[in-house]
Amino acid sequence: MTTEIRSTPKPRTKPQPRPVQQPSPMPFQRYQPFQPIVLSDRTWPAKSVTKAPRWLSTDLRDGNQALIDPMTPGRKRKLFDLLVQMGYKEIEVGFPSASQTDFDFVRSLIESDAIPDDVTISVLTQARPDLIDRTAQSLIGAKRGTIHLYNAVAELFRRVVFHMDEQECKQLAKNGTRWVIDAAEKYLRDVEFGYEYSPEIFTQTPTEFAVEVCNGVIDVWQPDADREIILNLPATVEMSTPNTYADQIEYFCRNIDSRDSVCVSLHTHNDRGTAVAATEFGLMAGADRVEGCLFGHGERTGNVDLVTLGMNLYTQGIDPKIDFSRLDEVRRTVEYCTGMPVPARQPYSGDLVYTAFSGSHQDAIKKGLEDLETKAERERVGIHEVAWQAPYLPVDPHDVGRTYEAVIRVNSQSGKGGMAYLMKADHSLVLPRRLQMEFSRVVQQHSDSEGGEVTSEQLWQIFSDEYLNRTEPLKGKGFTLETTEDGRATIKARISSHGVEKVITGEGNGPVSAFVDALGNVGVRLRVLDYNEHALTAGGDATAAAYVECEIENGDIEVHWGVGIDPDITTASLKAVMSAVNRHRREAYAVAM
Ligand SMILES: CC(=O)SCCNC(=O)CCNC(=O)[C@H](O)C(C)(C)COP(=O)(O)OP(=O)(O)OC[C@H]1O[C@@H](n2cnc3c(N)ncnc32)[C@H](O)[C@@H]1OP(=O)(O)O
Ligand SMILES: CC(C)C(=O)C(=O)O
Repeated sequence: MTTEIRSTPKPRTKPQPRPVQQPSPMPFQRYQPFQPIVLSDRTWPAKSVTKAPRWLSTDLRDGNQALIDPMTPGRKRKLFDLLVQMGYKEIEVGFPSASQTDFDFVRSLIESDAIPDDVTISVLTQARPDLIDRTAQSLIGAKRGTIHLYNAVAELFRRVVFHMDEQECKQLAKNGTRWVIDAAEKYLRDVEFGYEYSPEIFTQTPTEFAVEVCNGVIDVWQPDADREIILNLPATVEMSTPNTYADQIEYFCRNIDSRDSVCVSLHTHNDRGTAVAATEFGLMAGADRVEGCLFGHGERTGNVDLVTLGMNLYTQGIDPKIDFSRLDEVRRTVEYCTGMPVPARQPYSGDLVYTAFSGSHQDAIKKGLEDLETKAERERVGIHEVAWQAPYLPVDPHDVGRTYEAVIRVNSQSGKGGMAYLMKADHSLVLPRRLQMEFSRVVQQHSDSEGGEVTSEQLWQIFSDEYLNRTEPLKGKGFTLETTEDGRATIKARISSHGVEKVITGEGNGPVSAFVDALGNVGVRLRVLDYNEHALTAGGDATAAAYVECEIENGDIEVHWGVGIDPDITTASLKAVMSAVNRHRREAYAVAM
């Protein structure tokens, strides 16, 4: 129970001035703030995402074009198969007009029947007739295929890269669309054909103009209920806070023609580190589809991470429609294919994201897992079937194919909870609370002096050295026990005390108290304060663990825990008593010889 502290007089401590940050030496004045779009009647902030969007993986295109070593055809194929297995139904497989290798890869997918009937592949091209022609040829024979055309519409790009005014730029988008239709009619009459257009650098373009260009493209493509157009709105370079992107998307959705035949698609990059937030806000603002890469591969800081987005839905109880249940396997495949490691703190998939080192986190996680166990028992279901709620763990590691092994790891920041968790999970020892506190100090001393992590094996070694392996000054050599009907026990034990063998005898109301009495024969005076025992393994040959907390008297009184492990529970408890005595400073008591 917490005692209520009544209001106290103002503390008489010395006031602390508020810290003042000093100007940085960097030339920040060279940069201009982004201009937010004016949309005062925005509705997206009050919305939430309630279902999975359509997903497109661009791992094999945007992801691949940003790799130090672009993937070999073999690696691309491995990644393609993985994406299919995970459930992606739209996969951008390359830029076939870029190189023979890219072209051949698309051909190989089609010719080897690698594309399931419900999967649409798409290919990217610039708005140039020769490139579009080649791109269309790459799709011949596919069941379903999409050509994705882009041109930059932002002022900076028009001025610096293309030397075009707004109308020329819009005309290029319309012409490009026409060239795509012509090429598709020429080569792809048997293909269930789709079209995607991206006004590149959408986020740096006045949104009204982006809408105007896209409406021009719509005029050419003439979408209807059976012939949608995908309008993909790239944050090619992320330049603003995510709410601005959402405003742009809401404005676009409200003002684009033929909205019912338009699939509004998001394509975010992570330059400011907020691609996930921007995408989620964009979905709230009305978008239908998301493009990204597994683990956020892609140009510069990467495309939005499809794993994070999908798992963010999952942890809200929404089916992402993608299978993340073997996330480590997915990660290994992607690492192999891209040659790039996934960082240890990558959301949901990094090595350390389900691991707590710090004491208070470990304590809460341990209690949370115990609470889930209790809930599961009460509901008579498995622990992985109960509604998930655990402190510090937004998702059950088991659901993404992890075990609880790595959930708690011990170092100098850890407390008793974490170490008790490992002792139970890995070594089946359920340490009583005060023993946890005592052992935690022992572990702390070790990690303070050695530094670094204490692995589960090291933890066991420290525990064994401290509690189980001490044979000085006392070592048991066997005992006989007689008990009467009323529970009185008489013990005759052979022990080695300071290397000298002795037979000691004692009586008590149980084996432990009889043994404690017998230890008086060699001058050890102790009182048992607490006793716990449990089986370590199930079945007839079960091994038992016993824990005793002893008050040991030798001038001063000291309290020590002792632990004994033995197939026989009585032997385990006597070993536990000797463990406590042996842990007591051996010179601290006189041993009667
Ligand atoms: C944001 C993105 O991720 S877009 C995708 C980017 N991906 C890639 O570029 C990978 C594949 N690309 C390539 O291999 C090459 O760029 C190719 C083969 C497509 C074209 O190569 P090249 O013909 O040598 O042209 P290069 O790449 O240097 O292109 C620049 C030219 O294309 C023009 N261009 C660039 N983008 C587009 C576009 N979307 N539509 C039309 N023209 C374009 C430029 O204005 C420039 O024209 P200029 O030579 O008259 O100044
Ligand atoms: C081609 C487009 C969609 C692109 O990759 C980007 O703008 O980032």
